[in-house]
Amino acid sequence: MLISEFFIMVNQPTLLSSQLFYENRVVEVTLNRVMLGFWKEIETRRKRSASFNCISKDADHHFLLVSEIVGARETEEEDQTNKDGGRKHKVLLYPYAFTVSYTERTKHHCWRCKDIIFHCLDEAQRQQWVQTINNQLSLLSIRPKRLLVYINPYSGKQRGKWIYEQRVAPLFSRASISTDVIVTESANHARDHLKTEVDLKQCDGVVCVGGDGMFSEVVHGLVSRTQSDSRVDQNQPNQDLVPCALRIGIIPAGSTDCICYSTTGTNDPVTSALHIIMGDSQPMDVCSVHHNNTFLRYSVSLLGYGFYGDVLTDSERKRWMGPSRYDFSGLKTFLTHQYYEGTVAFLPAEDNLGNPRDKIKCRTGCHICEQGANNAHLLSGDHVHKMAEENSDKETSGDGVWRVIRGKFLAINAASMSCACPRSPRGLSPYAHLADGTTDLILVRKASRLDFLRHLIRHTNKDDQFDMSFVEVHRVRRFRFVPKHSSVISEVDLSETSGKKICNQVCTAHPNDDTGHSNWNCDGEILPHADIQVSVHCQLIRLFARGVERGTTFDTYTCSVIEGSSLSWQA
Ligand SMILES: CCCCCCCCCCCCC/C=C/[C@@H](O)[C@H](COP(=O)(O)O)NC(C)=O
Ligand SMILES: Nc1ncnc2c1ncn2[C@@H]1O[C@H](COP(=O)(O)OP(=O)(O)O)[C@@H](O)[C@H]1O
Ligand SMILES: [Ca+2]
Repeated sequence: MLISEFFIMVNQPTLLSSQLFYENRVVEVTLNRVMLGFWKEIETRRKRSASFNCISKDADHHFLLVSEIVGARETEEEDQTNKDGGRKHKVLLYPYAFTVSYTERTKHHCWRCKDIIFHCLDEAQRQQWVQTINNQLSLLSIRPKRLLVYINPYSGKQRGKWIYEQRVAPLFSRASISTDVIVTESANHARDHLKTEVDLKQCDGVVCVGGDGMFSEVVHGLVSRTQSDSRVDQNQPNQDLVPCALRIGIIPAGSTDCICYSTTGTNDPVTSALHIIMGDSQPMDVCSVHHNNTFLRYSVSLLGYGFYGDVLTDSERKRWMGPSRYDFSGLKTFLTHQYYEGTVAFLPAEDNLGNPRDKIKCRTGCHICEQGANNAHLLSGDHVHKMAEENSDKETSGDGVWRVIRGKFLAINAASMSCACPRSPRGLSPYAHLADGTTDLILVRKASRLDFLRHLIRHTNKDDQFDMSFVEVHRVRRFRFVPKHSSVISEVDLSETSGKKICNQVCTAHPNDDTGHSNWNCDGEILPHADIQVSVHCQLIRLFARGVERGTTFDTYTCSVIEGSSLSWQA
């Protein structure tokens, strides 16, 4: 935080100010629109270590940002007991306690909910404090008040229900969030419920408790519902889709939890719950996958043919093994060492969106994602049409030149985000972006087992998995794959159709010839077709997350600024 921002913060008009008892001393506590702060020790002067992480470490002044407060509540009698004789005396003078819960950043992007207890002189003062703090929180319009929660009881190690009830629900209740909880009874229960039954106006967000498959169900439900409510046809591969109004929260309880890990930096249920409570918002790209102009599925993380498709196909038969099914099937697939022949055609992304090896990581407030949203706006149907009308003699389509690559591949992966997860902390494409409107297309050509093993191991350490002669990677907006013996891309036709250039692949089908095909792993679901067309839809959905924050915590850079200054708080 800049010192000027700190000045603005402390100079806000005061909403409430009292002398309250806190730990071993009486302090002046003040609330304004942006912070709850106290310093000016009235009685004891005792240096203490850091109390809250978003607060100065100096005993004289502490503050909590209102935006990081979870809620305030009156505290029960038993919470006030303490063994410190001197303190007990003070507690008797200030017997009415209330607790303010707030978020604290700990290691490795994990957040925790911490409590701070103040004591008041009388009941009226306590009620006034609790109400004023909670009223301020209710004015934060980005925070959800009503959530629809879907729990997959069979995700991961089958602990979704326990995780939600024990670790998440108590936090939602502290934040005065009301919930409608549905424990799913079968696959696609959540998807179909969202698609047809729910009154979306009755909630401020949807939460899924489970793995990437469960998140994918919620995405399908929400995106399809939004398109059908707006009469948009999902079967058109080049159709601009309507963004979803509701944000989605993920409470990780699955096997891979790649989407949660890549959007928060960790797979911790409490951290996710706190991001939901704070009302964070992280836009995300969604790929639509089509086969012969028929909509198949959406994908937000990995579309993998060859290695990852085969791992998934094999692991589905071993669901009983839980998350370790992926290790078992991974080893088996690696030993099989199958390669697949086919043709990939892709539309490269614009140069201003960087490239998959530029070492620019997608972090909170990412500029590449911002640029991606600008580009997407310029390329959107409406805008292109308007430009076409205004400049009918100029190049108006955003479509560039398609590239075509034929070959034998061990794997073809499209990573729309880094796909970082506990198994691969940097991810399949460490510099891919969450919301730039592109996907990183990774082509792993036929290579020796040893080379492929070296490539795979690099997903788990710091080495560059793309720095190998048989691997190439491209940042793309759209792509198509056609397996050999099924159909061939015989022509890339860049003709103008309704004001927009499209890539029209002319294919010749070879029916009933399935030999030598893998399956696509589409965010953990097996796709029935090998020949697919993929388009990235920039920022189609939003998550209750803020992306991975940069290394340092708020604490380390605020405290030094505040401690080194001689600021006083204008009450
Ligand atoms: C020999 C060493 C090999 C190590 C390779 C490690 C690479 C791990 C990269 C994992 C990439 C994850 C991308 C996310 C995929 C999920 O959508 C999907 C489904 O996850 P879910 O079961 O729903 O949690 N999981 C998998 C493994 O396909
Ligand atoms: N009640 C249920 N019974 C069986 N399958 C379900 C249920 N609810 C959701 N599913 C399906 O379970 C699959 C795996 O869920 P997911 O939450 O991703 O767990 P995991 O990470 O362990 O794979 C998803 O495809 C989802 O559609
Ligand atoms: Ca992306």
